Amino acid sequence: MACRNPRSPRIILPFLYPSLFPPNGVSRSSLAAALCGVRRSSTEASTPTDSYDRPRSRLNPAPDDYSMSNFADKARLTLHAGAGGHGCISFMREAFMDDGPANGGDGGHGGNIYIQAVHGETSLHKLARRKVVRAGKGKSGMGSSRSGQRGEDVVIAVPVGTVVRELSRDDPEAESRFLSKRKRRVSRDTQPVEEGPDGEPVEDPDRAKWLLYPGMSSSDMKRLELPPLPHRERLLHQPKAPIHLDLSRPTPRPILLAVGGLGGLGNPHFVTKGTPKPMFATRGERAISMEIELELKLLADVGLVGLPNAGKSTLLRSVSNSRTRVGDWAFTTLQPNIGTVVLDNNKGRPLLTSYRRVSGVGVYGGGPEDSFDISSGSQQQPELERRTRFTIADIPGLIEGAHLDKGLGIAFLRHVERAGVLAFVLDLGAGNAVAALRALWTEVGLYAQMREEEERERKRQAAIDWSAAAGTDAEDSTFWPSHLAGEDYDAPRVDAGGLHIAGKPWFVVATKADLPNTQDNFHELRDYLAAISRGDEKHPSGVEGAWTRNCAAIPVSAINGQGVDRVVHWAVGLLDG
Ligand SMILES: Nc1nc2c(ncn2[C@@H]2O[C@H](COP(=O)(O)OP(=O)(O)OP(=O)(O)O)[C@@H](O)[C@H]2O)c(=O)[nH]1
Ligand SMILES: [Mg+2]
Repeated sequence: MACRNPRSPRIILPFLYPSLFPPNGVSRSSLAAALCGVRRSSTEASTPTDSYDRPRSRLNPAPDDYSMSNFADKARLTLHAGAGGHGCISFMREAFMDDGPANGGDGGHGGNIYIQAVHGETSLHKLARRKVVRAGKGKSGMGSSRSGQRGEDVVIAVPVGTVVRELSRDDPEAESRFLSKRKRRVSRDTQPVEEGPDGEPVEDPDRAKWLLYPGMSSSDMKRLELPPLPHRERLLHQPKAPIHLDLSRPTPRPILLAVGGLGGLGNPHFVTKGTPKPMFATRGERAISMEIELELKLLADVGLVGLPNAGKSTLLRSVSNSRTRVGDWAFTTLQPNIGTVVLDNNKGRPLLTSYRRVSGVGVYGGGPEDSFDISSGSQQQPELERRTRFTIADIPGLIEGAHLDKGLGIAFLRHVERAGVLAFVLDLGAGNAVAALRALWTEVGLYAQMREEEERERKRQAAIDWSAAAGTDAEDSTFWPSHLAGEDYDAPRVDAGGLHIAGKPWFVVATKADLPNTQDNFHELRDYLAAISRGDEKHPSGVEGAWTRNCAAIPVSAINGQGVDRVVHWAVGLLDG
């Protein structure tokens, strides 16, 4: 179709190729010249500069020189495990044998849904878009004793650091098990009730689980005496509700979330002396559906916290190979970034020697934590492990009132919540640094209290035992290794009053120290921190018992890469404890 608006290509092109359309009145005829200019300028010796006439470099990049990826740290998923296939009602038919024995195959089992935390996944955006995850249904059994195919399992791959919470669950089989148990109990105690209050016959919950031969007349169907349903255990135990997992380490094996339904039994299973030709088989089990919430809390050793435009991303660039976006305006960073500081690339002398404490056995053994002591011949857990790198998380800036959802709010603090050390980045050229530090700690303290409040509520909800009423008592509550059970591993201590964050070691990076007249600001900040360490001043969050052992301020000029080595040394010192 012809283009209706002949001008449209001129409107669209600048968005696609901005470099071909220099701003303000550059004519088309000068396009070739502009192109040549672009090419020439790349070879010219003059270095580009920013609006302050500072040369562009890796630490002072143009705002469009960054890597941007899709990112989501929350996702809600509806999971449907696979239903089991039905058993088959079939009889052998051969030449000279028109009425052979039963030979219906069993239905295939439904597929299970698993979750696995893997390295390489960094975001939940794909799952957030997917919304529904379905495992394969089991195929029904067929004649000639052919069983139905098993439904396909699904493994949901999530980044390490994901917390999984179950919001709701629908388990039709558990419900009907509960109903038939109650019916049996009632009919044992009293006369069986054949009719309901409105005269309708009471539906036997077990009856619905049978599949009858379609060629039977309705009167035969009514008269048919069905045997008791065979008791069958699911192949895997369905984890007890509500599921709460903290996948803060890679899981070598997928973890079961929803188990698929059992396949139905074919009619040969019901052959007895009295019923040599059973005209019935069992249906496949209906599958579990559940709604889960995934929340990604990035795992980093050090978390950067600062006001917008303080220089956090420039600092991250200066100490790591990160290509996070830098720009001279607030909220340049809109999503968390992780940078890795390499201390030892095993190519020479390490930047510094550091050891990290190893906290016991690897998740399933075989992890880097495990070692074998040759001298003694026994397996031992080493106390310390050589640290060759550590990670730093850069999050969007916080502003005063962030807890009231001002700016980008405080939700991004969840990505530094688990960091071992917090680094507060303060811009020495942007007003009183002590006031900025107090404002930041206030927001962090409020966030910590909010999280603890949430946790208290979650614990209260979890204490209500819905499963007893639903008859799921057979389900296994000790399904996961204890470290994966979210309550024990991740959750802040509910009575801590903000201490789960304020109790972390922290220090201040006083950046933009290259700007003129920043010394006084820095000295005031240093004196304030010294007073906190001495105990003359309270911790800026106001939390009792917060970490105040050795509060330091390190002056740096991240844009020039000056003083950043001290930041690395100090951070490692705090990480080593
Ligand atoms: N003079 C000077 N400028 C710096 C320094 N560090 C960063 N800047 C500049 O400060 C501005 C903001 O830097 P960013 O690193 O984007 O700041 P940010 O804290 O990540 O900002 P948000 O992502 O918006 O929160 C940029 O123009 C940087 O070039 C420094 O040490 N000295
Ligand atoms: Mg930034």
